[in-house]
Amino acid sequence: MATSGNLFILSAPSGAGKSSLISALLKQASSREMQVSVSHTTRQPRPGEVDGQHYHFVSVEKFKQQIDNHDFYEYAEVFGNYYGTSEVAIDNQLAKGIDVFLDIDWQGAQQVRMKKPDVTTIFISPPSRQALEERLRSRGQDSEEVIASRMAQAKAECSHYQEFDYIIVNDDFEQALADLTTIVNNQRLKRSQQIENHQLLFKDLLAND
Ligand SMILES: Nc1nc2c(ncn2[C@@H]2O[C@H](COP(=O)(O)OP(=O)(O)O)[C@@H](O)[C@H]2O)c(=O)[nH]1
Ligand SMILES: Nc1ncnc2c1ncn2[C@@H]1O[C@H](COP(=O)(O)OP(=O)(O)O)[C@@H](O)[C@H]1O
Repeated sequence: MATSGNLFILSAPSGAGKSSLISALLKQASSREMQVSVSHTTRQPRPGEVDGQHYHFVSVEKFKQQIDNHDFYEYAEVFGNYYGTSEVAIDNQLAKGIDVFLDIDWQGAQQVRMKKPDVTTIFISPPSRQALEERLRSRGQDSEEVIASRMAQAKAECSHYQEFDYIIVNDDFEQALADLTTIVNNQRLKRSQQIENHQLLFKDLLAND
């Protein structure tokens, strides 16, 4: 059996640059190596968002049915909408040896840690409050009222930073991407992840003369 893929969680206050970092990371690799998990959500799609690609957009009724069916690895309410990660989808990807990235909030991260203690968790931080606010504004996606509520929510998300294995401060984007790549490579180089790959090598090295 192939070595199972690694599971990574990236959490951050909205606007810190989590989606940009994951998408840049995935661009460097093939989908046989890394994939981002597509969550289910009850929020409305934004212009340009594609069902099944950015999210699986479902009704509240359907989401509640999925909770009852135990379909979710984790789920949480964020900004008044439900978000959840499909258990079957994740397990299938990991079983194929694919590294899977979950872009989820701190509540989801807590639930996954309980189920899968070997998950690698990464907190993406903005370089300052002011930078975060500017990024939210520059994205041109939210009204001033929504930005104010996201800033309040950001404080709640940031208050959990100590629960994460790694912290990346996304100031210079290329540096943050390099840091993320280092964490992913570090995980892949662990002995437990390499046993299958190097069986023959160590058989050879340990052979009797
Ligand atoms: N717990 C949990 N959180 C999720 C999931 N999918 C997305 N989120 C989080 O929900 C929050 C809102 O996401 P979104 O509606 O895409 O808005 P964004 O803040 O602009 O990225 C972000 O903090 C995401 O990390 C999920 O499946 N589970
Ligand atoms: N290091 C950075 N410096 C400046 N702007 C950035 C940086 N990283 C991301 N951004 C910009 O900040 C905005 C929010 O990024 P996004 O990836 O959508 O955040 P999130 O997924 O965390 O909500 C986007 O307009 C993005 O281009």
